Amino acid sequence: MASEQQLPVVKGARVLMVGAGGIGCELLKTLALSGFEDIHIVDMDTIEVSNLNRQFLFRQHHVGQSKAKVARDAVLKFRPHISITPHHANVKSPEFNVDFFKQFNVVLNGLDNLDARRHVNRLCLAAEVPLVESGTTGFLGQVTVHVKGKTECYECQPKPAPKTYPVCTITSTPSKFVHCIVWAKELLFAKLFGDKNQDNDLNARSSHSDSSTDPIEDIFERRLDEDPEQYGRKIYDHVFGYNIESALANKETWKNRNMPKPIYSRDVLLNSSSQQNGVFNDFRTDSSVVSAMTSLGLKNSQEIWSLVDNTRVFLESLKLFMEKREKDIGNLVFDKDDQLAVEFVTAAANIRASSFGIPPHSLFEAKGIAGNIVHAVATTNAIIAGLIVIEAIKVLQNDARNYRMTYCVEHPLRKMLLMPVEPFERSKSCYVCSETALLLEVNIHKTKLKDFIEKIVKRKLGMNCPMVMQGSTLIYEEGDDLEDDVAGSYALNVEKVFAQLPAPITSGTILMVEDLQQELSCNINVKHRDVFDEEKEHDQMVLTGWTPAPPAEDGVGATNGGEAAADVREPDEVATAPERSAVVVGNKRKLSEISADSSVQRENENDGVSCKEMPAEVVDDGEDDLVMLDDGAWEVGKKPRSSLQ
Ligand SMILES: Nc1ncnc2c1ncn2[C@@H]1O[C@H](COP(=O)(O)OP(=O)(O)OP(=O)(O)O)[C@@H](O)[C@H]1O
Ligand SMILES: [Zn+2]
Repeated sequence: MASEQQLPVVKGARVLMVGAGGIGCELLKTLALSGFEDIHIVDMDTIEVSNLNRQFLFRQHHVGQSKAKVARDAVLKFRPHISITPHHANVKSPEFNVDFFKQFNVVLNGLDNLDARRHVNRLCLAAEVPLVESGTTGFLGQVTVHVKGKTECYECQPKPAPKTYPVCTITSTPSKFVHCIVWAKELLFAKLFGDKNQDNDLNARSSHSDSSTDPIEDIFERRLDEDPEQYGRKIYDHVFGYNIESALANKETWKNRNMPKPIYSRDVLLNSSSQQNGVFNDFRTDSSVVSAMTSLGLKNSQEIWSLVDNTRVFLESLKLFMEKREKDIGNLVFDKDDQLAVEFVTAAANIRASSFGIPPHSLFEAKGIAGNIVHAVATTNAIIAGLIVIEAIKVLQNDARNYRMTYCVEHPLRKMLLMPVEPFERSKSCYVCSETALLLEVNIHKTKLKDFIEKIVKRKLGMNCPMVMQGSTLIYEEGDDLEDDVAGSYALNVEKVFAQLPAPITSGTILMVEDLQQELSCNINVKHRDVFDEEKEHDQMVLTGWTPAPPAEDGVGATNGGEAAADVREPDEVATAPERSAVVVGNKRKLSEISADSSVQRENENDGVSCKEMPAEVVDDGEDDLVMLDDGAWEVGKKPRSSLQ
């Protein structure tokens, strides 16, 4: 319970809590027990069985119900007189606009993704409501305070980017199981089930013909009359057999490496298919979840499958996608909660691993690697929730001198597990809170408006519903209420390259991009450039004027909950990430300054062969701002003042 002196502000405060998951459940309980009486909760999710081990307000019979509502009911049982208002919705929906945010004295985030965090940060800035932000990954966690005019905003600090792997390691010379997972997920799965128009490095290695002019898509394209089983075997033999044989032809590559062995389905399944068909049928169940494991009678996800089992799972899952999930094909992105996708990726990764002499893994392990799952620690969530409430009370008391960013570390540093740091001032280069103009280098004759909107405005700048203006001309906007002719002209615009737009964008043009919901606008100065580095400037566009993220290290980066969901950063961001040193400014330390050396981590095992970097999506979502703490860093300068009495 808050102290007598704190109680009046606590009782009088209206608090918005975003996220009712691992941190959120702890937070709601702690808020209620500390004396808070007016709490709103926004959470878009329903309860899943996998939440029950740590989201203690939920029980088995709540599975499928709204987290926000069930959390409210659970807390009202022991604090019946307080007001808790649940909103089962996405915090990015238009109803949660600046006016909605303005009614709160403080906003507390218990989210698990960068997108939503950035969105809430912008609304808090626009509504001038303080934000207490948080995240956990296993034993690591942090709570940060963001108050407009007093501290940096959530986006002032670059976030760690996911680890990337050189494309040639993934496509040609894997040496670790994670390389096989990235190949299975980012290349093969994406090629078979994702957007066909996307670049995919399997293209370059997919032709049976030696002639480079042959259409390379053919092998993956399923003919109308093609039997799913036959198609599956064709893909299998191509990617595990033919492609490996082709790779072996390049003797230089294998001079200092173990040569992989080609694997063909007929050799693996020799004499076993007719017998196995019977087994498949015996185990088939009516389960609503489409699963190759169920079809094949494989029950234990912790078991390591043999090459024969992996081959069967590969073929069966591919067949099930074609027979039972046909409508999804073409739109799928790997999702760790999609059982069939996990089965396919596990089997494909294991077969590739077998070819390269890498030990296979169980589905449980493969799912963890592919889905960035870091097992959540309930105690970390509880500690972080307590720290959020401590900071929230300081914010409500306007006690700016004592605001602290607190980092929860796994091993004691100077005998401390909680490292409190004074908040930094806002960054002058932050386009979100400092109105900094940005610079976009682009080839105006090659880049289409749609690429700029998707890759720069939405992905890099995190805008949700953007509009783009050139001088006083609106060249693009989004919304359901657009007139048909207006929507039609935007649809034509997006397909045009910059220089061919009705009001051409040329070198020197200043574009204004704006998101009305986020009340965020920024100016982008366009500069034409002819040539881009294929490896480092993959998008053929370079945005500067803000600090790109440093790359993450293994196991780094906090999320709230059991996984670090994927937030793919671009290779160019990673490659241009600045090196930071462990500098201490008074007792204020920037997060990046207490990080381990964040210079670019490349895992290039290709003997100096130049390779593009590939987002691995296996380490961090870049969603939170926790970076690996380096023991030595704390030895430099003064010890941070503690705010935690
Ligand atoms: N845009 C959003 N709007 C509202 N709620 C969100 C949004 N994004 C994430 N959340 C909520 O934030 C919570 C994060 O909690 P947590 O990290 O424990 O994840 P989880 O989904 O419960 O667990 P897991 O990812 O391990 O299955 C979730 O309940 C999720 O619904
Ligand atoms: Zn900022």
